[in-house]
Amino acid sequence: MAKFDYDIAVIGGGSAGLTAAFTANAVKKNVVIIEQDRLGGECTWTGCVPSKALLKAARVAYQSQHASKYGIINDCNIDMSGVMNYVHKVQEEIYQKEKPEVLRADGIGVLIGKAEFIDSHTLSVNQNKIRAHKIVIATGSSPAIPPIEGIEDVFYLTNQTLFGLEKLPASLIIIGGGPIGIEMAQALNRLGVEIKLVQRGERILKKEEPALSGALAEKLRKEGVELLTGYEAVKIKEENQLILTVSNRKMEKELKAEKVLIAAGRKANITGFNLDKIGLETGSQGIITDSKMQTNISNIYACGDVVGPYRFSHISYHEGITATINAILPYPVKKMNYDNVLWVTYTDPELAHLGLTEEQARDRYGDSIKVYNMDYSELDRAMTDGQAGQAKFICDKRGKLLGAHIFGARAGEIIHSCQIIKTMGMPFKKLQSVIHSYPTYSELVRDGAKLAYIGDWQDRLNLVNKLAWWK
Ligand SMILES: Cc1cc2nc3c(=O)[nH]c(=O)nc-3n(C[C@H](O)[C@H](O)[C@H](O)COP(=O)(O)OP(=O)(O)OC[C@H]3O[C@@H](n4cnc5c(N)ncnc54)[C@H](O)[C@@H]3O)c2cc1C
Ligand SMILES: NC(=O)c1ccc[n+]([C@@H]2O[C@H](COP(=O)([O-])OP(=O)(O)OC[C@H]3O[C@@H](n4cnc5c(N)ncnc54)[C@H](O)[C@@H]3O)[C@@H](O)[C@H]2O)c1
Repeated sequence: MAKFDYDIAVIGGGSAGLTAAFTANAVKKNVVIIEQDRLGGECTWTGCVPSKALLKAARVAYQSQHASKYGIINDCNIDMSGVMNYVHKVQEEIYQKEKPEVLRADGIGVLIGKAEFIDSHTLSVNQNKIRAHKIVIATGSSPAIPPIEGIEDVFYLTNQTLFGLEKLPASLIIIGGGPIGIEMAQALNRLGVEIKLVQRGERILKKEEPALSGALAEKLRKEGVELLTGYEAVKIKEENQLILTVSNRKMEKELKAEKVLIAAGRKANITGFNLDKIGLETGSQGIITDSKMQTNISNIYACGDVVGPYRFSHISYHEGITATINAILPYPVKKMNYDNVLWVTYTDPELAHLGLTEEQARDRYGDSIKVYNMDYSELDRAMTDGQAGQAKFICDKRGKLLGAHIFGARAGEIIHSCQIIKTMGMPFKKLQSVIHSYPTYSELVRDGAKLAYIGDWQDRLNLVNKLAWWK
């Protein structure tokens, strides 16, 4: 009998686990993926996919309601069950590519059941023991529930229950001004729900450039979202409707709504499957790994939300590849590099974030950094479409991009030319010589690069002038 049933066992069938299983299978390893619920994980069922589909429906409603700006007159009626049908149809379409039958046909073993460690090579699944040479943990994260007095006694929504609603409430309080809270505030408000959003910090989306998250806050307020920044949710009770007490330390307020959505951060899924029994190290973010995604137990790797701190599907994907390649090699060598992490908040318009903010860049590099600001009003395409927006590009003293931040139409797409130039380590100004089609939003990045190019020439001329004076 072979010593192991599988070369690799992957625990968790979300973005990270699926990538790990596909990667191992592509290099002909005998791999099994174990999922306690449905393959696809959070992204397909309770995260990216339903939230983006809901945002799309909300955008159609908003454009329809504001079509008179373009001379189009119509009646806009929102059929909420139709909207939810659309969301669920998209989820099913995406699931077609990740169903157990599809993976099995490809040669990947699939077990539906909860995996628990017996020892560092052995798992129990549905009372059966399976042994694997290497194990990749990709068990994801769950919504963190803040310590709000009375929260155990009321029904509240999280991302795990929101997309299962057939009917939307008339009013909703959202706790948390991070990406989940903000995306859902805009989507649901546009679909007719009265939204109050409570954010503990002084501003929403606290990781973003303040001017850009400020512009998004202004847009949301204009659309009718009530944003209460600087307030913490502290107490909740139910009296026909939900009554939430929020406090800014000086005063308290009561907010009332039909439902409450908690979007107050995440906690890694590290309990209930015997990590402590095998001595696997965990910390406040989740499972502790080195840069090769290897844990303190050498045959066990981890990836995705269970590791943190960047909890995104695209990061799960790259970590999943890194963990699996290292698990396959005799010695792990491939490192995960977080220098070029980027993300997009998919509001309308989008807010895209790459690398350092101006404040972070100044803290790290002092006043040698160069900052180039652009406005969508300089783009003919933004004019034809009636779109506003702004961008900031931050370079080091040699002209290499340290950060790019764009708030405006298609920001999530056009940020990728910044990402390519940054990842390739090329000076930002190089982009100004790349031919861009007219009229496109991408011209914004080219024109930002032109500012860097001109700035560079000015520096050289200043130097020449200085030298000439000295002579
Ligand atoms: C509302 C929302 C919107 C989001 N939007 C975006 C977005 O637009 N873009 C983006 O990049 N990211 C987005 N994210 C984040 C993204 O969804 C996650 O980063 C990503 O899904 C994490 O993938 P994962 O594989 O690590 O974990 P998960 O997808 O959570 O997968 C873990 C899987 O492991 C299973 N599991 C857990 N324990 C066990 C066990 N013991 N045995 C067997 N199975 C187990 C779970 O059932 C689950 O299916 C969003 C998140 C939310 C909540
Ligand atoms: N577009 C995207 O890529 C996207 C979209 C949604 C989610 N995500 C991922 O999911 C993760 C989780 O998102 P999130 O929005 O839940 O978390 P988050 O941690 O980014 O934001 C939660 C916010 O809630 C606030 N908060 C916590 N307790 C509070 C209280 N009692 N009262 C008031 N405010 C309180 C926190 O200060 C914080 O700003 C994100 O970090 C991201 O990785 C990504």
